[in-house]
Amino acid sequence: MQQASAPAQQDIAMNSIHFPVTLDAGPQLRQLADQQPDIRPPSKAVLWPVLCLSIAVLLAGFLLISYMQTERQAKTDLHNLNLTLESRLNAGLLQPLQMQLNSVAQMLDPALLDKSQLQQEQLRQQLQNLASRFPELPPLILLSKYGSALFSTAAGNQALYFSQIPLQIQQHNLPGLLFEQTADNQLALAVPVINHQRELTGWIATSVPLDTVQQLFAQVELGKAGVLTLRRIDPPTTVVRQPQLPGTQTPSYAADLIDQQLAQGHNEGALFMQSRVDAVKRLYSYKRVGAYPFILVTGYATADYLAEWYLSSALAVILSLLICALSAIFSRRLQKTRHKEQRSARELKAKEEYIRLLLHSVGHPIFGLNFQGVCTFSNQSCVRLFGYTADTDLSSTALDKHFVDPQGKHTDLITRLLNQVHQGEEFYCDDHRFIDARQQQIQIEIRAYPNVKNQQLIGAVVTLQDISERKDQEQRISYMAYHDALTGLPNRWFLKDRFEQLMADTERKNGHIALLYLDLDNFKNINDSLGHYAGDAVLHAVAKRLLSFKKRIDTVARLGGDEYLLLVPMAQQHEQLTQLLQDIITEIQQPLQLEAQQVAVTPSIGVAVHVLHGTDFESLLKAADMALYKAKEDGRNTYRFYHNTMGEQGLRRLTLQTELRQALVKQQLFIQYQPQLDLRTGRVVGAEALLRWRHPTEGLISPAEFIPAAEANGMIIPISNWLLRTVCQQAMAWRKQGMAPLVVAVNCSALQFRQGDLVAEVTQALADSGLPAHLLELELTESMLLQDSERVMQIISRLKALGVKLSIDDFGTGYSNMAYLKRFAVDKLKIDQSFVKGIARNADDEAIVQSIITLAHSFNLKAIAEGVEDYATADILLARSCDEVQGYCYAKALDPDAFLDFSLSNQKTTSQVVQLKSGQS
Ligand SMILES: Nc1nc2c(ncn2[C@@H]2O[C@H](COP(=O)(O)O[C@H]3[C@@H](O)[C@H](n4cnc5c(=O)[nH]c(N)nc54)O[C@@H]3COP(=O)(O)O)[C@@H](O)[C@H]2O)c(=O)[nH]1
Repeated sequence: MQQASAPAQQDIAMNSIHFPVTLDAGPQLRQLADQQPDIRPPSKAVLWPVLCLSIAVLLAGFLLISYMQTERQAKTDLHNLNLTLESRLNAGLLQPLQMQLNSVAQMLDPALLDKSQLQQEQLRQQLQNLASRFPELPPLILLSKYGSALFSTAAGNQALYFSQIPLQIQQHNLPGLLFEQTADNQLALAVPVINHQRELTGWIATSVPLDTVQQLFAQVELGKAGVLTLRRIDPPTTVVRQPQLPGTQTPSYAADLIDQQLAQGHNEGALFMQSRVDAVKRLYSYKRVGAYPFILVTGYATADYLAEWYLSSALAVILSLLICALSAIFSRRLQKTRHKEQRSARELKAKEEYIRLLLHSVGHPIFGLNFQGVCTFSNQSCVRLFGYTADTDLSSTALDKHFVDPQGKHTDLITRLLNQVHQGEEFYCDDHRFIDARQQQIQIEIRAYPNVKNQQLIGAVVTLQDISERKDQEQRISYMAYHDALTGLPNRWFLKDRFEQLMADTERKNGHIALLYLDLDNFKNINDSLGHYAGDAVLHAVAKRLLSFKKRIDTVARLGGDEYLLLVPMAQQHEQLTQLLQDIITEIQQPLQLEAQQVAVTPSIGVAVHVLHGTDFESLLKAADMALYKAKEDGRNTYRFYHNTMGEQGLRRLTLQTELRQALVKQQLFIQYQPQLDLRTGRVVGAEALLRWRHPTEGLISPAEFIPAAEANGMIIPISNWLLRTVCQQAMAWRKQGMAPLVVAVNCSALQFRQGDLVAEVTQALADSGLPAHLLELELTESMLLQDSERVMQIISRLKALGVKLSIDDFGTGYSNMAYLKRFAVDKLKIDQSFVKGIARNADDEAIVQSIITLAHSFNLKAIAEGVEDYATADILLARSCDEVQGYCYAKALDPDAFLDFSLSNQKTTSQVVQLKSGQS
């Protein structure tokens, strides 16, 4: 595997989040954060207003400049127009006229105009001649010195009046050119005729129509509201105006700004003014026409010459606004995008930080690999697991050396892992060991996932988990699942597996397998009397003894409690198997030394043989169980082979258990009462309640048969509770029917002590019936008192506190531990009928009965003998000071009514006997 030099940084994609991480991811993350879109200061946000302001300033500047240009252009245009028009009027009209008139005046003989010698015909002739020499000239008019018309070259005499002539005559200077505007819209000119003595002798005049000027002006384009005026300076009058004013008058007016300028010697110029004629605001340009008393005034209405400027300005403003709006939108979008980018950057940073934290806070070691097998990143747990210092760079470490197989051999695990991930598959392995840098070995689980970045497989993300503890646990669990915790022997499931293995084998060899079901006889008594610790020691010892047969037994298993299963392959003969069974019994029944105590246990064994008694494990086990039952039935400490009839017995037990559930509901259970009598008086002092089951098809079933079944399926608890309540109510009913108070005894089941709430049930039954507590007696067995002494002690104390009586049933059959007689303060010992029955014939039984009576009396208890079947026995018991008796000799168990009759008649008889006895005495 190639070991590359440490990559500065590699990308890792985890759950589609890509980020660069190395051994110490911090610097890379910081670097990454720096590479993120810069988060600009808020000044960027005002970019567009600045832009807009700039546009506004530029626009204003542009508009101002273009305004000034427009204005300048207008002025220039007006000025040029003035120049052109002035040239046309001056050089084109007035100057030629003046010159030609002057020529005529000079050529005219002034002597002819001398008044004294006025020679009219000659003058006319001369004037005609002169006029013909100047054909361009309009008709000429010769005026006298004082302005009166003398001759005209036009047809008919024409009169022209020059208002200034009188003024000229008064002046001593030689007069000059005169102008007069005529009523028929003519401009008349007059030049003086001077004689040789430099005296004024007359005037040569002509006139030109002003319409020509008007037409000239009309050709000039000055916009909608432009104006063109030819004005006379002195007096200030309008000569020609384009457009023409309504009417024909040529208004004279007071000097305006232009006249003021002229007065100041400015013969041309431009200025803004509001027209006094039409109130339009215009840019006016004026120019004096040569040296003549005329000025040309041209005016552009500002609205006209600025129209284009207005339009372009409006367009420019609209354009600017558009640009501003667009830039605002653009800027807003830009800002939004920037915000988004900033938020994304922040989120990215947060995610990276989160992932970094996650990566490092994950308990499991995680690292990345590229396809060269080089570690691209790792978390702190990983570095710790490898046993390196926190700053170790795993990218330069050969990882393969850390992985070995269960045998300690180095493997190509990393290569296999990468190959699988390269296929896009996940990799899993939990059978490898991991060796850290300190050579410590642990069992690991390794998982690898494809690391995808930008839809490209770039390597693997690998997780490691220390599973040493889990594997140990699994082994422990597996061991526990197949072994018995107490003895360490295989359990039922182990045995089953083993049986199936053996079965295949023996079938091939045409052999058999025997399944031995072993149960210790009366083991419960050991547990109850000596305690669980002793019970466990016995179970251990039995296991050990069974294992001593391991050469002859394939497997010894413990099923639970005091039950063992043994598998015996039967290549051997039947005799050998029976010998083995006998040997096991002999071995087990050897006395066991438990600390200071010696105990003896005996086994009962049921045997079933494959395939004779079952083809599979379960059916074989069932058969062995039935055989065991039979061995128990046949007196214990023996073995029995399964027989077909056993199946029927087992089935009956099962049927009983099932039907018992319905028996209580269907009222098939009932109670009989057996009288208990005071032996000395013969008086009925009590009754033992005995349960009966009238089966719908089978008739009466003995409690000796169904009570164990009821205990086996737990039905004994509801049945006992029902019985307790019924008995209490019955006792009260009897009292109402005239029966003297007596004690009713009820048998208690061990299960009531263990699982039920006996005290509560008794309390309730007494409360419901009203029976005084001292008239109820609970019959307990020795084994009950030996169970869990603390708990039993509590129950007994609470029962005693209620006031109920307690007796110990079947006394003498158990361990007859005298300590509990003292501890539990019972009231009565009930001598087991097995001793009572033999009392007349068997000295041992008589001795036992006597000891029990003596024991009872020494503890201040009463003794009652049960199973008294004849008077001889009763006599012996009386002689032995037994207090009470119960048995067929007096009465069997009776129905409630029969018991009432028996009791009432007994009351009567005994009271007579008492009376008799008292009479005798
Ligand atoms: N937990 C409970 N156990 C109960 C209850 N009812 C009965 N039992 C137990 O069932 C066993 C069999 O009882 P049963 O068939 O009723 O036999 C009792 C008597 O009928 C019988 N007895 C009485 N006198 C004589 C006699 O002179 N000879 C003779 N052969 N038998 C006689 O003895 C049984 C009473 O035994 P004990 O309880 O030990 O006093 C039996 O173990 C019952 O205890 C129940 O409600 N709950």
